[in-house]
Order: sequence, then structure tokens, then C-alpha cells
Amino acid sequence: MAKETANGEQHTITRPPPTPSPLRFSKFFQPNLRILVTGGAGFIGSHLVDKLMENEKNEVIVVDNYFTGSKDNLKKWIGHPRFELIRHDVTEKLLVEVDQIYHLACPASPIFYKYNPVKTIKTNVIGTLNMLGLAKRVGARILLTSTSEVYGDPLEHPQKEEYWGNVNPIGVRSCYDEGKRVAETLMFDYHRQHGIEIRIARIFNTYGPRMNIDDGRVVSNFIAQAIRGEPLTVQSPGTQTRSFCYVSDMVDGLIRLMEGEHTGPINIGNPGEFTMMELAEAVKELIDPAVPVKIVENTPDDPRQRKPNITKAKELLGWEPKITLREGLPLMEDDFRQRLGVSKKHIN
Ligand SMILES: NC(=O)c1ccc[n+]([C@@H]2O[C@H](COP(=O)([O-])OP(=O)(O)OC[C@H]3O[C@@H](n4cnc5c(N)ncnc54)[C@H](O)[C@@H]3O)[C@@H](O)[C@H]2O)c1
Ligand SMILES: O=C(O)[C@H]1O[C@H](OP(=O)(O)OP(=O)(O)OC[C@H]2O[C@@H](n3ccc(=O)[nH]c3=O)[C@H](O)[C@@H]2O)[C@H](O)[C@@H](O)[C@@H]1O
Repeated sequence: MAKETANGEQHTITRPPPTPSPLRFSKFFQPNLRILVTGGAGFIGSHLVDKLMENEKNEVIVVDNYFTGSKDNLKKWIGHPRFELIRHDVTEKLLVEVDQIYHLACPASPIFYKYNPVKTIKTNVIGTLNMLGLAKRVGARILLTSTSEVYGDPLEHPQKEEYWGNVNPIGVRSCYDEGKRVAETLMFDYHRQHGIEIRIARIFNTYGPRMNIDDGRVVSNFIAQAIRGEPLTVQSPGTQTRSFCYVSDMVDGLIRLMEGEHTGPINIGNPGEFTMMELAEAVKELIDPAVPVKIVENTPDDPRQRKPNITKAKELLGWEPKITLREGLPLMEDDFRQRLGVSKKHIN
């Protein structure tokens, strides 16, 4: 129980969160698991919803403000009796009765998170506070999708979870990377102070079908450019590296983390590491060897290298990615061609 001074100011001992609704334990009522997905209309969120909806024991509630997400990503579930979609901004309070919260809401592409940096930091800080407040009120377990950007421009390679990072606190990316670092801090403080059940995933670059065509991230840019026959814009120097995880592997990792016993943080990503030049060559080879590569100016504080150490994910979650970059890119090409209305040229 919490210890309070006479004026009620000091809280030093943790108070457990409320137990879930008595209905959960009633003998004759067999409730479904009620799962909230914030940011569920976005790229990873909508794939996660597809997977959660496959289980008939799950009811899924999505909240999204549609900044970078779209109802289109969820159209097959709209009207389904186990699905609900709410237009809501997580910087405002939300009152719903749920058992689990996957908290994804936050713009993820650098061009979108830098567009309104103050809003991005509010989403990370106030949005996460609101979701933790909700978790505390209803006794829900909450998973935060943090990011490999918490490692900043890493001085340790590959990055393991114990590395504290090398982050510029006042740069143009700080609204996102420092925002996520505060979000992680809030998660652990609610865990220690209020006993909330938390899970933290540190996600490394994820790609796949349904990314916005104009999302601005490197894989979607290169694929759209190659299909349109435009030069691939490699930001200088082109030797910077990333490790790309296919979205179905990511969703599998997130669900294992939520269902498992470990708070994390746990890195979820594919350790295959590529320079941006190598990625451009792979996309050219797949889609159109004739498209040129154009070196363009980079943006400030772009991390020079990124590769997850996934020992923890392997040992604690029994998870590792299955789909290599060369297997994943063609799956994304098909989706992009369909949306761009450009079919494959058949050379005989
Ligand atoms: N895709 C990646 O490579 C990657 C890597 C690391 C971490 N992540 C994290 O995973 C999550 C999902 O990323 P994504 O790639 O699907 O991005 P996305 O932009 O496609 O999805 C984010 C979703 O959150 C919604 N959203 C944004 N601000 C909101 C707000 N204030 N209130 C309600 N909804 C809001 C957007 O409309 C969108 O639907 C994010 O938290 C991101 O930081 C993604
Ligand atoms: O994995 C992560 O943690 C982060 O990964 C990405 O951030 P970033 O790696 O900067 O994403 P991209 O915009 O895809 O850039 C990757 C690299 O490609 C380069 N790039 C980008 C776009 C482009 O057209 N050309 C190009 O060479 C960039 O300079 C950068 O070095 C995501 O967008 C973040 O949301 C996520 O948190």
C-alpha cells in the first residue's frame, strides 16, 4: 500500500493496479480478451490487428487519429462484431475497458515525425502517460513499441539492450528518439511505482506491404522509385547501414513479447545488415536494373549504423526472423505495383 504524509504528498510504496473487472473471473461468463491497439490504422498496427483478429477469442479496439494511418488499412474488419474503430488522439484521455494495450500510436517515418515535432513529443510523452493511466485504472498489460532510435548514432555495434545509446537531446530527431526514451522511462516508473504489467519492444527498421507510398522511409522510397522508373535517392554517404525486418516477423515478435513473462526492453529486428547502397542495388536487381542511383544530401544526425543483437529475443521469446530481405522485397513490390497501377514488364 502507498505511504502518504499527513498532507498526502508523499507516495513511496507501490500500490498494485486494480484487478480486472469481476466479470473476468465469473464462473459462467466466458469473456473474450479485449485488446486495444493504438495506432492500429498504421503500417505495423494494421498487420498486428489482422493477426490478433485471426484468434476468435480476441476483441480488438483500434484508436487512431489518422495522421499517417488510414481506415483503408482496416477495411476488412470494419463492421466485424469483434472489431471497433475509434477516431481518437492519444494525447487526450481515453476510457475503455480492456485487458491488453498495444501502444503504437506515433508517426514513425522521419519526414512525418519531424513535420510537427512538438506534436510528436506530446504523442510520445502525454500519449504514453494517458495509456499508462488507462492500464493502471483497468489493470491492463501494456506493450510500448519503442525503437532502435533510442540507441541514437550508436557507438556499440551490434546494439544490445544494455547499451544506453548516443542520442542528441536537442537535434531534429530528438522529438522522436528522446520522446521514445521518456516513454520507456514512464513505462518503468509506472511498473515500479504502480505495479503495472509492462512490455517494451525496441523495433528495428520494419518494412512490408501497406507502407504509405509517400512514407519517405528508405525501402518504400526505393521500391516506389524503381517501379516508376525514377532514380533511387541514396542519401549520402550511402555507406550507412540498417537492418530490415519483414512485417509478419515483427508482428509475431510483438505478440510473443506481450504474451510472455519478460518486461523487456527487447530488441525485435532482423540482424541482416545492409548499406543503403547495397539496398539500392538489391531493389534495382529485383525491379529494374536500368534505374540509376542518385546520391542526394542526407539529413542531420542520421545514424551511421544499426544492427540488433537479438540474443534476448531468441532466448526469452523463442523468436527470430524468418524472412530475409531478398524474400521480403518481392512481397512488397507486388503490393506497391497494385497500388501504383504499374504491372510487371514481361521480358521474353
Ligand atoms: N516501422 C518501423 O520501422 C518502426 C521502427 C521502430 C519503431 N516503430 C514504432 O512502431 C509504431 C508503428 O510504426 P509504423 O511504422 O506502423 O508507423 P505508422 O506511421 O504507419 O503508424 C503510426 C500510427 O499511429 C497513428 N498516430 C500517430 N499519432 C497519433 C496520435 N497522437 N493519436 C492517435 N494515433 C496516432 C498514425 O495515424 C498511424 O496510424 C510506432 O510507435 C513507431 O515508433 C516503427
Ligand atoms: O528502426 C528504427 O528504430 C527507426 O527506423 C526508421 O528510421 P530511419 O532508419 O532513419 O529510417 P529511413 O528514413 O528509412 O532511413 C534509413 C536510411 O536510409 C537513408 N535514406 C532514406 C530515404 C531515401 O530516399 N534514401 C536514403 O538513402 C537514410 O539516410 C537513412 O540512412 C523509422 O522510420 C523509425 O520510425 C524507426 O524508429
